[in-house]
Amino acid sequence: MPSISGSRTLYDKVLADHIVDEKLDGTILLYIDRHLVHEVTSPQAFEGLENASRQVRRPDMTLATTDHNVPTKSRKGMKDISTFVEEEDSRLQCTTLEENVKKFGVTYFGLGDKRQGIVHVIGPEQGFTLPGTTLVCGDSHTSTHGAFGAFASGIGTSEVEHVLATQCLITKRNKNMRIQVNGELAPGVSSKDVVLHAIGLIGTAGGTGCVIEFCGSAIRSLSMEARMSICNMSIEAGARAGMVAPDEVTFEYLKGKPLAPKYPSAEWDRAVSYWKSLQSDPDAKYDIDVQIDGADIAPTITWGTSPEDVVPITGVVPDPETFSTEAKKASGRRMLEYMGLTAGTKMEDIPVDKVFIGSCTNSRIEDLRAAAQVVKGRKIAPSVKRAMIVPGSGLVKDQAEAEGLDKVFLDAGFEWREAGCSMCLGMNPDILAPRERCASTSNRNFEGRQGALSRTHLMSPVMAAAAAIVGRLTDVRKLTEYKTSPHIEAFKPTPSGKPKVDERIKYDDEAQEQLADQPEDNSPHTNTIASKPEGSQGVPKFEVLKGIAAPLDRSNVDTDAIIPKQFLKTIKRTGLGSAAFYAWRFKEDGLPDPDFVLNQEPYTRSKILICTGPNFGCGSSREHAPWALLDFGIKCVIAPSFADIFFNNTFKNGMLPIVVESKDDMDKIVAEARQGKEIEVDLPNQVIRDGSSNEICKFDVEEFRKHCLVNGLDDIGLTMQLEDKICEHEKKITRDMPWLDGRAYLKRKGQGGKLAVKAAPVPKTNRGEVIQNPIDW
Ligand SMILES: CC(C)[C@H](C(=O)O)[C@@H](O)C(=O)O
Ligand code: SF4
Repeated sequence: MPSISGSRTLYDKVLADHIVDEKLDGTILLYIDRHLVHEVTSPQAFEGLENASRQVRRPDMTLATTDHNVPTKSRKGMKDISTFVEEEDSRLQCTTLEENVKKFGVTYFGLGDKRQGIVHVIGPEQGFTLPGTTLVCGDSHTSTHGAFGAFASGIGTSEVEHVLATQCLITKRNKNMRIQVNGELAPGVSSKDVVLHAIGLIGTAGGTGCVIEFCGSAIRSLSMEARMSICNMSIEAGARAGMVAPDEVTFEYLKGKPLAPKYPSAEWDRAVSYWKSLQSDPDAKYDIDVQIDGADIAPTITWGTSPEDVVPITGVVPDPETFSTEAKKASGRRMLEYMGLTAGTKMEDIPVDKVFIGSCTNSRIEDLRAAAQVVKGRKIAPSVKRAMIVPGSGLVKDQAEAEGLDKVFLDAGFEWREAGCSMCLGMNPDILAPRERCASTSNRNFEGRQGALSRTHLMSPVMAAAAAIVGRLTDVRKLTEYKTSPHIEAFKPTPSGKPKVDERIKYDDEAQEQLADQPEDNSPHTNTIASKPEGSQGVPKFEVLKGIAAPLDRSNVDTDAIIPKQFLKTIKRTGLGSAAFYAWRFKEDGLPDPDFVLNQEPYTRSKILICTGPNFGCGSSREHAPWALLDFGIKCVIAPSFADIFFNNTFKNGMLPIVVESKDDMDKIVAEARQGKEIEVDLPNQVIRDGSSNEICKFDVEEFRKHCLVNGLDDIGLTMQLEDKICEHEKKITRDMPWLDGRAYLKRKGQGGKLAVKAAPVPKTNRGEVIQNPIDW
């Protein structure tokens, strides 16, 4: 919470500058300056817009690319995406995005464009990501962009639609958490080690409900790319966002980026003076404060199936029998079995089958330079079946080739691929075979993440490079002598005396005009027309739900488990029920696993899911997770705690997530569920009852969310009622922060903010009935 004394954190300041409206219950309508879009989480959002005859409100603040599904094979001779992408479902998502960007006039970097790449690599690279902005994307690793001092957060597809239509997001204030890393990083220790170490300390739910500010001398000493790797994984710590206050390192990085304010110019100076004001005040208060001594961090690596399962590379596989609770012991045993590991094995004795250097965490030029330094003059171990380098964008690839890094990797036996998400989650053909073990620079080691039954160990680029050379998990310090952190070395100026990193992007008007290629439409797009009755559906109503409740004894249930990646390749919201918990519900031979609760009677008919462990729905922002549960028949999930994005996404689909913290209450609910009895969830009265309608416990729900659920409201329609306030905010941007108008690539110079104010739309229920007395909105 912002401190009472009036002192504010970096997050408080950025938030305050973007509030369009704030309700007494704390619900905030937040203006969004930057919206990144990719092919997986946008088709349903564009469809929603189309059905409701809505437009993209600010195409100039929206940037799209394809990244998750794209093949990383050579693009030589590629004609177009529809002949290049072989898998039908992947192709459909890619071509759907291409149709949508044309239809809605959104700037798009397609496969033939050097600027194509992973959304979280291209935003910063283009200067689309700027300090002090609010930035969203239908992707959980949007947290990456917080490295610039932006409030950057992943959202679900319903929220993508909301932002496309209104340029605003309905949200609430997060808590402030500070992770201070002081001192110097030891030689050979990367920023990836810093963030893995921090997640190991606070756990994957440690940052739930918080925005984490990373600060301290060790963070300050890092380059922008190294800071991005840290903020990237704040989602793995459960946080809503991660942030680093902008400083000279940030400004240097941004100079000359095509979409940043022109440098040098009066506008640049004005922007920098605003950006400098974004430091947290010295006496600002944090709800949670964590101190880490940089010198305590070793090259760090994961052993289990959650990013919190970390050990130093010098350590051994831990023994679950030493864990503090029965639940943790059980989950530890399960992880060792899944990972094919034995307690006590030295981490350095674990052989790897494949190596993946890439992903939005570690696919930037400095990552590749640092890895190449380890690889140079060596060969990958003969036992390694495949080692891949996947640059984060076409521009990173070009830069690496200009520096001869491709040759270093190819000579060593690595594959040199085209840009995309690739084996980070394997929505394209780059996947692991069952039980293959991978040294990976990505961010998630969940079960099945890199392919069904795949085994992932997360680590830094230099550690992954070392594993490729040795054929086992390896302490990189044995291969390369470091005097400092690998980042500092990778960021070192070239012999010519200039840093190499930014040379590829020079500011010139021509480059900026090229960005103006599309779209043609330069008129402001306001959504002031109320939806047609057959338009946007709103959410289904939720009042009282009575039904069978399935008990699930797991902690940290991630959305990859709720719906594995192969089922994300749909452009619809429906039909995912058969895929819910796919890897747990079905055995390798495709037959249902009789031990999984949803395969047992009466739970095949469950309307409620009770998860006894905390942090349900962690990981990816995929709204396919609630869609799959809903399609299965589950409308309510009860758990001790939830991950933020999943929690939000359920409400947007007319589902109710209920937090039951009390162990006593949870035990009573679970006891009913285990007997196969029905449970009653009464939202208007906020009560859970047993099958005979006796109260078990009460529960909390935010007023605004309850109101929308009980009435089945379309919250886009509600937000559109605030058109006047949104326009006011846009005028303020044009006046005070003109560099945010995005006119550089839309030939809309000077037009931002002159948006017509028309009558507010009429809020409607999902059945098209007019709401007579909507709560404020
Ligand atoms: C597809 C997308 C929703 C997802 C995410 O939100 O993280 C993906 O990027 C991932 O890494 O799992
Ligand atoms: S985490 Fe992986 S799949 Fe998700 S955006 Fe990053 S690179 Fe792509």
